[in-house]
Amino acid sequence: MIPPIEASPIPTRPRRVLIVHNPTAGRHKRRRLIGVVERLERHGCAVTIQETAKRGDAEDFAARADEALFDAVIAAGGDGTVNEVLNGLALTGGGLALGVIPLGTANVLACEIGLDPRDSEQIAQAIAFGPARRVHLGTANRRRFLLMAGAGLDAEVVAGLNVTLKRHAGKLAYVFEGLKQAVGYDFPLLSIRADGATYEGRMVVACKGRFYGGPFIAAPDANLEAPMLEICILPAAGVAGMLRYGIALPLGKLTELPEVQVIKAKSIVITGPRGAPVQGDGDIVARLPAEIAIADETVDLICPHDSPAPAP
Ligand SMILES: Nc1ncnc2c1ncn2[C@@H]1O[C@H](COP(=O)(O)OP(=O)(O)OP(=O)(O)O)[C@@H](O)[C@H]1O
Repeated sequence: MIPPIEASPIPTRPRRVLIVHNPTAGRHKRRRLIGVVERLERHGCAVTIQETAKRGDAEDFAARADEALFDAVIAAGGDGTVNEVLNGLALTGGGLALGVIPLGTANVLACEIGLDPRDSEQIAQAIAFGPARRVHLGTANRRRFLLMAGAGLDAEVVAGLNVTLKRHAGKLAYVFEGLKQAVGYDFPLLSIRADGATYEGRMVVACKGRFYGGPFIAAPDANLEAPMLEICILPAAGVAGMLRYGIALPLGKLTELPEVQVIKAKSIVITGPRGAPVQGDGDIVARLPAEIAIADETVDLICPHDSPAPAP
């Protein structure tokens, strides 16, 4: 038996990987997966592929991955697939690293670690030999997330998103659903308790990573490796307010808006309409009331060699 790679950040031989592939993620991405697998094999990686048939499979496959056979489990799909894989890995002994082949719609994790979804060689190099960063996970009512979790309009948009429309329209489906939801939404008040203080807003996003919705920075000081959440609290109600936020986000100016509050905390409790959805990594992972906190577990996340340095 080949011994597993020690916790060294850079592997000493090509990793042995279990690729967990969500065939429903993104659009027409199977060729991209094949391109990465061919390169992995050329780099000397032993590759096993398991394909999901339904929601929850990726989590099961990762939870059952044998640490004697694999060094890493690679989520081939969007951020929802990554989320399932890390929830599965959290149930194992912690000896397997997490990697990604970004095949999804938004691929926020890829933006975070500087992985280009179209660059099969960069992805294969990272998986085979890239350094692993030890990242702290978050939890939303005990469900783990890697990038962000939140409540308010964005969670309603995720909950209402038409999967068929997403398959055909990609990111535009989020814009369409956002406008549709915003018109009929009553923007209920959310109360956020953090470190003994109470804040109020209409939307709240607790970020572990800097990016949100794609290549847009929402939380400039967030750091996957830090056991800390950066929480953006958006107070405006109504379509005009959301449009303002929707314009500020791609300009990188969301947290510069005077009414937007940004706080740091290890744990917050969000209350609002009982049962309202909470999104984590772009899927519904909990319902209000929700505690969002730093998890006990860490995961070793495989990154490209030229991954941008996190905020200090
Ligand atoms: N075989 C499958 N059939 C149906 N749903 C699946 C299957 N495998 C995984 N899923 C679910 O599909 C959901 C969406 O997957 P994922 O987020 O990876 O892709 P995406 O939505 O295209 O990408 P992104 O999150 O970047 O927008 C996940 O919540 C996952 O649980």
